[in-house]
Amino acid sequence: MAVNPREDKQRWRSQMLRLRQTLTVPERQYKDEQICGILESFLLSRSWPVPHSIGLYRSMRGEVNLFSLLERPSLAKWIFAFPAVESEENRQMRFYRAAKEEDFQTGHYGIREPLRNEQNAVEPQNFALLLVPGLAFTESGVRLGYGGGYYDRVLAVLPPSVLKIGVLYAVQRVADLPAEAHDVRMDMLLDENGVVSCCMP
Ligand SMILES: Nc1nc2c(c(=O)[nH]1)N(C=O)[C@@H](CNc1ccc(C(=O)N[C@@H](CCC(=O)O)C(=O)O)cc1)CN2
Ligand SMILES: Nc1ncnc2c1ncn2[C@@H]1O[C@H](COP(=O)(O)OP(=O)(O)OP(=O)(O)O)[C@@H](O)[C@H]1O
Repeated sequence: MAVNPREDKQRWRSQMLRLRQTLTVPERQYKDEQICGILESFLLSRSWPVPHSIGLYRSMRGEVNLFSLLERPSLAKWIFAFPAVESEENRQMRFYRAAKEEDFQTGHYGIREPLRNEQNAVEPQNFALLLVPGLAFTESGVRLGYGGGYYDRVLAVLPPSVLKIGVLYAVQRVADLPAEAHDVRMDMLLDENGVVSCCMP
C-alpha cells in the first residue's frame, strides 16, 4: 500500500530526533569542532563570488553548532547571516547579518534570532553558500526538516549560483527519505567525516 509522504515524514522526524539525542553533549561538541574545521578549510580552498556571504543558523534541539566559525580569524572577511522567522502564519523567514552574541535575541520557537535591523538584511539570493540544518539527509541530498517548510520556501527561490550544503552528524545520514515535489535537494553534505557532493541519481 502506498504510504502518504506527510505521515511518513512525521514518523521519520520523531525517529531522527531521538537518534540525534543519543549523542551526548561532549560527543556533539567534539564533532562540532571537527565540522567547523572542515568547513573552514573548504571555504579557504575555493574562490567564491563576492560578497563573501554565508547563510548560517543558530543550532536548536541538538543540531550541529557552527557558531564558533565566527571567531576564526581566517574568515574575518566573511559576512555571516542568520534566519529570523518573520511570519509563523506564512512560514516566512529572512536573513540578517550578525557577528556576535549581542546581535541576537531569543525569538520564535525559543531560537536565538538576529536583531531585525533593515540595514543588516541579506537576501539569500546573494549568498555564496547556504548551510541548511535538518533532521536527516540522504546521499542524494534529500533533506528532512521540522515540517514548517521555512527552508523549503527559501530554497525554492535560490539561483543555482548559491551552493546549498546540508549540515548533519554522520548518524543523521539515511539511505532513503520520503520526498515531496517541493523538496529541494542539497548540492553537498557536511558532517564530521568531511564535505561531499550529492550524487544525482
Ligand atoms: N536552527 C534552526 N533555526 C531555524 C530553523 C531550523 O530548522 N533550525 N527553521 C527551519 O525551519 C526555522 C524554524 N522552524 C521551526 C519549525 C517548526 C518548529 C516546531 O517546533 N514545530 C512544532 C510543531 C509546530 C507546528 O506544527 O506549528 C514541533 O515540531 O513540535 C520549530 C522551528 C527558522 N530557524
Ligand atoms: N516553496 C514552497 N512554497 C509554499 N509552500 C511550501 C513550499 N515548500 C514547502 N511548502 C509547504 O510547507 C509544508 C512543510 O513542508 P516540509 O514537510 O517539506 O517541511 P520541512 O522541509 O520538513 O521543514 P523546514 O523547511 O521548515 O525545515 C508543507 O505543507 C508544504 O506544502
